[in-house]
Parts: sequence; C-alpha cells; structure tokens
Amino acid sequence: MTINSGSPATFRVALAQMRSGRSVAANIDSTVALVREAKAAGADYVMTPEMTSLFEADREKLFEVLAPEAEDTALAHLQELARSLGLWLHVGSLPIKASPDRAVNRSFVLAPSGAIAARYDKIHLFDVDLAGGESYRESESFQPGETAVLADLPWGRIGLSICYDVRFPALYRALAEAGASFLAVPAAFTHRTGEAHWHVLLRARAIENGCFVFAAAQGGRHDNGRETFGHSLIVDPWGRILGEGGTAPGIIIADIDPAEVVSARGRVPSLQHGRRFSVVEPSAEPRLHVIGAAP
Ligand SMILES: O=C(O)CNC(=O)[C@H](CS)NC(=O)CCC(=O)C(=O)O
Repeated sequence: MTINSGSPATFRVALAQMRSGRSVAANIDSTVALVREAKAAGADYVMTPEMTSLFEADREKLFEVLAPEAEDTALAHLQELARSLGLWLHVGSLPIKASPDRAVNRSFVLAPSGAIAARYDKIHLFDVDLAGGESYRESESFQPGETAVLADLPWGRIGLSICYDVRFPALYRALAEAGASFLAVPAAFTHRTGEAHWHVLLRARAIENGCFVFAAAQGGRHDNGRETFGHSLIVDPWGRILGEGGTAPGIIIADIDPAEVVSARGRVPSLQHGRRFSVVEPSAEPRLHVIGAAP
C-alpha cells in the first residue's frame, strides 16, 4: 500500500446534514444554501447525504420525476454549484433512471471544474423488515451497482459507498487495499437502526481500515413519512469523532490531516496482518475440535 507523501498537508471537510423531502426544487435550494455556508467556512470538500435531491418513498411518484443522468436537472445544478464555488462537491446520492422500471442510487464526486470525477451506484440495497412493521424494499425501485469505486482527491484517495453498504466490511477493506485514505458513507439511516448501530459501524470501518470516515446524513422527520437518524459524522483513523451533527439540517466541519492515516496504520498495522487463514469446511472427519465437548 502506498501513501502519497506529496499531498498537501491538511484540508477542510464539511458535511451537509439535510432533511430532504419530495420537492426537488426545495431540496436543491437547501443544498445550495448549505454548500454556500460550507464555502464561507473555508471548506475544500463538501459532502451531502444519500438522496440529496429527492427523498420519495412512493414508487409511482418517484418514477414521475426520475430522469437519466444526462437529463437530470439536479445534477446539472450541482455541477454548476461546484464550479461557481470552486470546491469538491461529493453528492451523496441522487436517484437516476437506469431503465423503464429501475433507478440507480448514484453518488457523484464533482471536481471544482464541475466535471464528474467519479460515480458510484449503491451495491447493497436495503430490503429489510424491522420491528413494529417497519419495512423497506429498496430493490423494488432500484437496481444494485456491481463495482467498487475510488476517486483521487488532491489530498489522497477516497473510497465510495452509500448507507446500507456500511454493514458490509469487505467492501471497505477492498477500498482500503486499493489505496483509500478516506471512506465516504453518505446515508439516510433509519432512526431505529441508527440509534443502535450508526456510530459503532462507522467507527469500526475507520479503525479496522485506518481511514478517515465522512458520513453526511439525512436527519429528522421527512415529508415522505420517514424518520432518519441524522448525526452526520467525521471519524479519524484512530476512531475518534472529529465532528458530529444532531438531527437538524446544518453543516459540520473538521480539518483533516492525511498524515494521520500513516500514523494510525503505523501504530496498529492490521491492514497488513489480514487474510492469514483458510476456512475449513465441515467434513465427516472434523479437523476443528471443540475442547471439552461431549463425546
Ligand atoms: O429509499 C430511498 O428513497 C432512499 N434510500 C434509502 O433511504 C435507503 C434505502 S431504503 N436507506 C438505507 O439504506 C438505510 C440503511 C439503514 O438504515 C441501515 O442499514 O440500518
């Protein structure tokens, strides 16, 4: 694994916490206001949450609004925003039409020129039944991506992911092994699961990979009936929380020193100590013995 020692020392990260709803125009207005606020605070890189432009639970209404990437007006607007402010704008995700009956949940890393530096389609879709009848079938409207993606920022390499992906550590290990210093987890976590798992999962991904984790979140009660957990989080490679949001829209900021990736991995080189086992399948003649088990 190589770390680019020629990278500039530090950069300022801002996460925009949002409460996106069913109006694309209103969501874009909120995004513009938050990204401008981040720029005024000196941000070099700004991330927005999953479903920045539209948080629509009704499949029919979603498909009335969806457009292919080349015709998506929200994307064009955000590219112009990145260009006019001259910063890196990581759009957590937008729903993009992929076929007559499926969308992709797609992240965009926009360069300060406004150009698309990287795009990533959410791989793991949230098809989950929670307690109390709370049920999600993301795959009814979305098709999964099949490719892990990284982007080169001026300060190092960032690995892309979205929300439910955070529960699949092998993805992040692959991104770290491909040179990521930063891991992006824009999200719209449910309140119920966020309360139980959000901080632990994000800190674990940071610690086990020696990476910074940037996780911009949706938070609060949305006009589509959903309640999301909020608590946008910036975590350093040692697992310390550098910035945290509440549930209200706003920005959080932290200054990031990429050299901390090197120092954390130097203290605990677990990335280099991985994959040192093979798995023994159960067989008629067991080769794994349980001490003290009844004969
Ligand atoms: O449906 C949309 O419009 C936008 N997509 C989402 O909100 C997605 C799929 S329902 N949410 C998650 O992945 C939450 C994961 C989560 O909460 C967990 O892993 O616990």
